[in-house]
Amino acid sequence: MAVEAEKWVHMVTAQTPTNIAVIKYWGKRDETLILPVNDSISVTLDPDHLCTTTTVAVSPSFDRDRMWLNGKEISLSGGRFQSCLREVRSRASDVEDEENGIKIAKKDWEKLHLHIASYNNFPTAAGLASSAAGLACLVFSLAKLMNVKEDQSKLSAIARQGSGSACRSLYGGFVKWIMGKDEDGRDSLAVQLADEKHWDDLVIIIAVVSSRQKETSSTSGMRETVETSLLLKHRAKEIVPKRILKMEEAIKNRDFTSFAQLTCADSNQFHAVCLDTTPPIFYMNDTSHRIISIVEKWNRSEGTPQVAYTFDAGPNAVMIAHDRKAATLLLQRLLFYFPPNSDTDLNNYILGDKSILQDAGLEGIKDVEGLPPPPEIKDGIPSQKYKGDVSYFICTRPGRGPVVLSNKKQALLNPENGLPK
Ligand SMILES: Nc1ncnc2c1ncn2[C@@H]1O[C@H](COP(=O)(O)OP(=O)(O)OP(=O)(O)O)[C@@H](O)[C@H]1O
Ligand SMILES: C[C@@](O)(CCOP(=O)(O)OP(=O)(O)O)CC(=O)O
Repeated sequence: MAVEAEKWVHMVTAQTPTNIAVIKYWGKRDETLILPVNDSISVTLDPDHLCTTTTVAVSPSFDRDRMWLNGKEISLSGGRFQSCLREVRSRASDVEDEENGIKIAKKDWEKLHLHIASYNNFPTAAGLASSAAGLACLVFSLAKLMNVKEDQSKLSAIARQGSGSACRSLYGGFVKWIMGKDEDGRDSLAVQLADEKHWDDLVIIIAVVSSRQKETSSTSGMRETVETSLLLKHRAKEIVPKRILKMEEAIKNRDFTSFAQLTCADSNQFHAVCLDTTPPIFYMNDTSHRIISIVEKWNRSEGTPQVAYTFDAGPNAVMIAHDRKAATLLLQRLLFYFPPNSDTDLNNYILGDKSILQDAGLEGIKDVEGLPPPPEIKDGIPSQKYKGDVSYFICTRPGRGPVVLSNKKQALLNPENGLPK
């Protein structure tokens, strides 16, 4: 079929989750291929609450590759986008859409141009792993559009070239990014350790401390760490390999005590490595430090950890609670210390799975104002509150991997002309 003569638009829409590392990736041994200095492990977050949706379209009427992110056209000329497009294109197969009478031969993919529209349902570039969900969704949706036959792990090695942490968003549940040994990076890919149903008691609460764009991107921050930190060398060689084994065991056995200890220790070491960089990098702020103290104090008073915390390259706290009961008690504590501004509706302050509010007996601001101080606060020490220091909370859980959205209404591009709706 002479595709040039036709005016059809063929498209695929997919949805991909973000992930939060519990053993962190920080540092590359190869900047272009994005090969890390250590393995990492993450939990995939429920896409119902945090996800990227991407529509990719192909048509003989498109004269160049174009992309729109959150409604604004962005350039696709960057090396990372180009690597992902090139790698997926080189694996394309014949496509036949019988319903619409469209046939695309393998060789046609080199000449055909693409339109891509993507939307994140959470803040972009604010330390909530938008690049992870975004690049994973780009690779996954393109692979579906181009009928790429390779498995999810091979796709993860392509997504890795878009952003390292993106390779872990190709799977749901608990995921390991194996650093690999090969110089060409073919063995640096993600594997699923367990799916999201394996440990479905876990509840995740994210405190969005600031949704402003951060000062030091992960990419440049980790480059500076690799160049200047001796602590990173020790971490990558001596600490992480042992922690990875222990974390795999903790996940396999649903051993929350071990999971929480490893998660908190690894987050703290990642931020220590940032401090060990010249000049030092500060991603956490006073609110982040306060959240760590609140969780540490509560965990200590209970004797066993109830909640794990972890922070990426920004001040937002990701807290993983043992179960719903622990999540309810955590939310009560968080709202006691960080109540919303008086004019904020509680419904806009707690996003995602709001049912935890009911469990915590919190229907409105009045209930928040009436929360008693947590019992672990020592008598006689007045407890300070930090109204307005948290922008909002997101309640979520471990979630599934990427999916194709077959409902055409969810497409972000117009099926007639391939332009954003
Ligand atoms: N949906 C998307 N599709 C394609 N690219 C995206 C998408 N969302 C974000 N990106 C890319 O990722 C960049 C933001 O990445 P950055 O690492 O700065 O922030 P982040 O991923 O939100 O935070 P972090 O990785 O530190 O958790 C954007 O500027 C854009 O290039
Ligand atoms: C702190 C982290 O979130 C770092 C993520 O770094 P990126 O994957 O955003 O960096 P690039 O590979 O340069 O795109 C830890 C983690 O997700 O493992």
